[in-house]
Amino acid sequence: MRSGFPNARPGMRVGLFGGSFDPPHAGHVHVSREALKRFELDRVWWLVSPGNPLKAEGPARLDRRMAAARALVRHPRVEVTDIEARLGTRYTGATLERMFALYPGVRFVWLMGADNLASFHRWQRWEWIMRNVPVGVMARPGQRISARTSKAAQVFRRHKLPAAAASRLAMSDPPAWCFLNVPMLDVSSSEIRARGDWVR
Ligand SMILES: Nc1ncnc2c1ncn2[C@@H]1O[C@H](COP(=O)(O)OP(=O)(O)OP(=O)(O)O)[C@@H](O)[C@H]1O
Ligand SMILES: O=C(O)c1ccc[n+]([C@@H]2O[C@H](COP(=O)([O-])O)[C@@H](O)[C@H]2O)c1
Repeated sequence: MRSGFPNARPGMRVGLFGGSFDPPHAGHVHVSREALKRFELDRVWWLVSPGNPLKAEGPARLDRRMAAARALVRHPRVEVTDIEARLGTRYTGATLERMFALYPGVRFVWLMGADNLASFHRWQRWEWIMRNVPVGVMARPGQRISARTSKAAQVFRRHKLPAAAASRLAMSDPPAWCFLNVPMLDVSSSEIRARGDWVR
């Protein structure tokens, strides 16, 4: 594998957890652990984004966010990466296309919090994403209803796996998605920034 890219063997189940991580916090660590366990993943890779294409304000510098993420998540099966900056992608559809070509045979799952499912239909090529990668959604405080009633949840309702079948998600052919009702942590990057504990 190219330098700066994590290793994965064909057949491995890898959760891709994209985010601004501006800053990373305990909620990110918590849902990563839950996803590893409940979706029976071998790895979770944090894809620290060069910048969310839907957020008007740019995040803190990538190297700062990478360093903070690495300092926070010390878990043998969670890896922090700047793959999107290396690939020159920031739209998830484009990132996934490149990842499928770079890692043939790896079983990827796209991971996100419930707030992102609620607005998923505004992402570029969101239906393509749903049709090409299994999606694992983790509950987030205040977002369960908006996620369940979201356009993406409605359009793909027939492809939803019950939570009891979460362990099958990575081996399921897309479209397939699963909503995990994990215990929730009420933490967010915006709240940490509002407190002045992380200055961009
Ligand atoms: N407390 C949490 N519970 C569940 N999912 C979360 C939580 N915090 C973040 N996530 C998910 O982690 C991913 C990355 O989120 P992000 O880095 O934007 O953090 P954030 O706290 O949502 O930031 P902001 O408050 O600036 O929007 C997203 O899929 C988001 O839904
Ligand atoms: O591809 C898109 O159109 C798109 C729109 C919004 C967000 N995303 C991705 O969603 C992930 C979560 O973003 P964020 O800022 O909520 O942490 C991150 O990987 C973004 O690149 C992707």
